[in-house]
Amino acid sequence: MRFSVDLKTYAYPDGTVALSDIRFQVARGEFCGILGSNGSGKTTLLKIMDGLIREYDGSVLLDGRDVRSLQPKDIYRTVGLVFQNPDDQLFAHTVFEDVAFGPRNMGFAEAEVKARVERALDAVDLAGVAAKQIHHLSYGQKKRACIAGLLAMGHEVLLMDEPTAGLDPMGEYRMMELLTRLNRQEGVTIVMATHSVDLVPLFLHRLHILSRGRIVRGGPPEEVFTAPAEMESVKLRLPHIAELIHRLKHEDGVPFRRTPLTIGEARRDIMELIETTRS
Ligand SMILES: Nc1ncnc2c1ncn2[C@@H]1O[C@H](COP(=O)(O)OP(=O)(O)OP(=O)(O)O)[C@@H](O)[C@H]1O
Repeated sequence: MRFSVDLKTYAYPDGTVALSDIRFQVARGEFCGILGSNGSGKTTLLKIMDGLIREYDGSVLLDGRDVRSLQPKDIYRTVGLVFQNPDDQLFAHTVFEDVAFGPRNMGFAEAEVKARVERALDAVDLAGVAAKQIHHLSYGQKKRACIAGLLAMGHEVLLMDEPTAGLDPMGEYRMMELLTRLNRQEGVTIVMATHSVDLVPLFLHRLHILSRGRIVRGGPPEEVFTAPAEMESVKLRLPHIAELIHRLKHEDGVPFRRTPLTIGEARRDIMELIETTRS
């Protein structure tokens, strides 16, 4: 599976130009992020990649085939979009029924449906709540139930719209760990829209920064997170720990060799500096 996005422009029917000059690729097995502030175009881009929006200038290829030439059912066998708000996605009475909907629709026998639902609920740590009513789930559980619904269909690619939005700090971390597990162990390719600058350097291989509908930078986190002023110009910021080290380096003259992006990296660099000062 490979996505090649080469989008010249997309405007909503009311004339709002949401995206322009977007070019990037997603290879099989990647876990990449579309990082952008509110209104930068993340949701629109994911909807285009999922074939929900089709009237644009340019092309989005899935394994070399234009997604607009594919039947929705062919796209949805490979690619699943997880909406930002789980209430836009979940619709059945119980968790089991909701997760079973996709595989049933794909024509699997009931025993296979049951096995798929159990595997998917297990993968998202919801095995104990299969019989529960959807509206009794917590927000975080609803988000995981949405992912289970797509896993049960066997998607190779998950497009995730703000998967950590609305979760508490531990919930955010657990969600990122879940996605990392799906990516590493199940081989699911993940494209995630987010503005969680503190989380992404810990988990993502590659980022594309989206600003006012354009991709302005792309690459591994250490290349994409640049100086604070550049991040502010795209209405984002450096991770807090990077901001601290950047200020110590540039405003207080502490000789850090680089700007670490995570607490683990910062800790190593601080210890290295202490050792150098001692010797
Ligand atoms: N149905 C619509 N009709 C007209 N304009 C729209 C529509 N949906 C989104 N837009 C506009 O398109 C632009 C991009 O919106 P989009 O929802 O893709 O951004 P986003 O990065 O996902 O934002 P957020 O982080 O707030 O969810 C915004 O200017 C928005 O107002």
